[in-house]
Amino acid sequence: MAAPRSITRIIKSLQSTSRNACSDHHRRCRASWLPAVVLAKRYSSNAAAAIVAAAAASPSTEQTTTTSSSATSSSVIGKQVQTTSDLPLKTYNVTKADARPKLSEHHKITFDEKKTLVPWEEGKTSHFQHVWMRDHCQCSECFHPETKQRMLNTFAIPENIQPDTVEAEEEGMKIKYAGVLSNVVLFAKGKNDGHESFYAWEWLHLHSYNPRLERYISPQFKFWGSEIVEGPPEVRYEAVMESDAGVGEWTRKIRKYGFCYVNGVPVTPEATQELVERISHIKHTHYGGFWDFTSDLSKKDTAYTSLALGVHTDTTYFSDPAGLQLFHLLSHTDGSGGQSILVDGFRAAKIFREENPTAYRVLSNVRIPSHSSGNQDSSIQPYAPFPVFNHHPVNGELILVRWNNDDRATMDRWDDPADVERFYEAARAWNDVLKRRESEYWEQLVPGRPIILDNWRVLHGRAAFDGKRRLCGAYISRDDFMSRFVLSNSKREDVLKAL
Ligand SMILES: C[N+](C)(C)CCCC[C@H](N)C(=O)O
Ligand SMILES: O=C(O)CCC(=O)C(=O)O
Repeated sequence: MAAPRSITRIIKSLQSTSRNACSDHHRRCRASWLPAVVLAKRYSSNAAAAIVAAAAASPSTEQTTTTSSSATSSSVIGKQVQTTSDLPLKTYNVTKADARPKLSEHHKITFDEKKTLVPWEEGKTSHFQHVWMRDHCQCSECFHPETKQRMLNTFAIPENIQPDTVEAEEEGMKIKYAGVLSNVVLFAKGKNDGHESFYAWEWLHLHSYNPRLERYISPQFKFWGSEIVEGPPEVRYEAVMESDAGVGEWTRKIRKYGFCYVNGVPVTPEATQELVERISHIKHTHYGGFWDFTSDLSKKDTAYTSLALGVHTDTTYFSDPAGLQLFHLLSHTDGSGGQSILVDGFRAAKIFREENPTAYRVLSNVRIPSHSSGNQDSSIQPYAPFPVFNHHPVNGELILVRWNNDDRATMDRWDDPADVERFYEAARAWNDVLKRRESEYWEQLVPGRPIILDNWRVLHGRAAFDGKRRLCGAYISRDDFMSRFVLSNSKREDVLKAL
């Protein structure tokens, strides 16, 4: 490692005005208000413990770390191995370079009045504002070890807090906000914080926000069309009921394909409810919790008739549409029909966007009011109308398809009346994509083999039928599904690390 330069900093004497405000505690420090010279300790040969001098230096003296752009991204790219398959949130491809984030061996951690700069071996330097660092302290005083909730009073952090010392250790970076000097410095600039924080290198690298070093990697969705009939995803009832690993396989397939069958389920509502609750508690709605329904209009919705239903997603009238929906056909006697149809909404949207980007943009912007008002005692509407295609606010990926032409309310709010024709033209084009033979997966549900589908992605419908047809099932919220999917497919500690 290059012989480090000793860092000599002259801390400017502090304004006399702050002297009078000095508490007894700091009175003893008064003498240290004299200009102090702080020398960085010499870096140890293995760079494991390096003390960076307290720097109250003005930004002009900030020692910027020139990122060695020579560290090519190849050191980062390497062979990308998905750490945990399809983790939906802040998953990241673990490569050799960032499996164990490494501090640069050529540049030092530095900090100025506002931020700490952490230079990584991969040639990038993370900038962390001091207030952000202090607010994200992970010690048991600031971050409850059991509940993983912040205990720190964020609003008591001095606005211009800054470190006294920053120490690079083997496992991570230690920041000291305490110390005579900083008491003086911080006291002079605001309330003293007096704290010591430690941040593991992995944590810092994962949560680097300027720049972001980890990428949102969209789960590896497996798009499908009518060909999925050859081999639809399925799991065994016993596997799901006997272990979390079984639930992990089930939720992984739901996440990957957007639906999954469960084979060998006892043909009773009780067993079906027990099955769906292996994922999470049921989402209760104006249809009740666990539903057992037939074509008797007991609820004033066309699902409770024998009419054909075009492909749609359910509960577009909820601010937070149901995440999952399970259907189990318990019986169908004295009649026929009622085949189920599924369409992969993400695949259809991808095709639609490629073929007709203008129409895709229209259905990504025109907000569609929706409602469920058939029952006497409810008229469900979302807090705002939403478009058909809803994208993730951070990475921009399509995350939710809302499409139910039957539940659409009156569209009487148009910024530009010319959008009216644009909407109908786009909706017609979207419907054409959904109705394509290669988009449609038709399947007759059978007792003992319920299907569960991702209602944010997969559209469903049915053919008309006659006779007595009885289904049961339930909704599960998106957040409850994602929680169970993540925790049944990865180590809890990895999930917590990514928070
Ligand atoms: C599933 N279950 C039969 C209980 C309710 C069906 C609700 C159908 C409604 N039109 C929607 O699209 O949300
Ligand atoms: O009856 C069916 O097969 C499905 C009914 C339906 O589409 C719904 O409940 O949303």
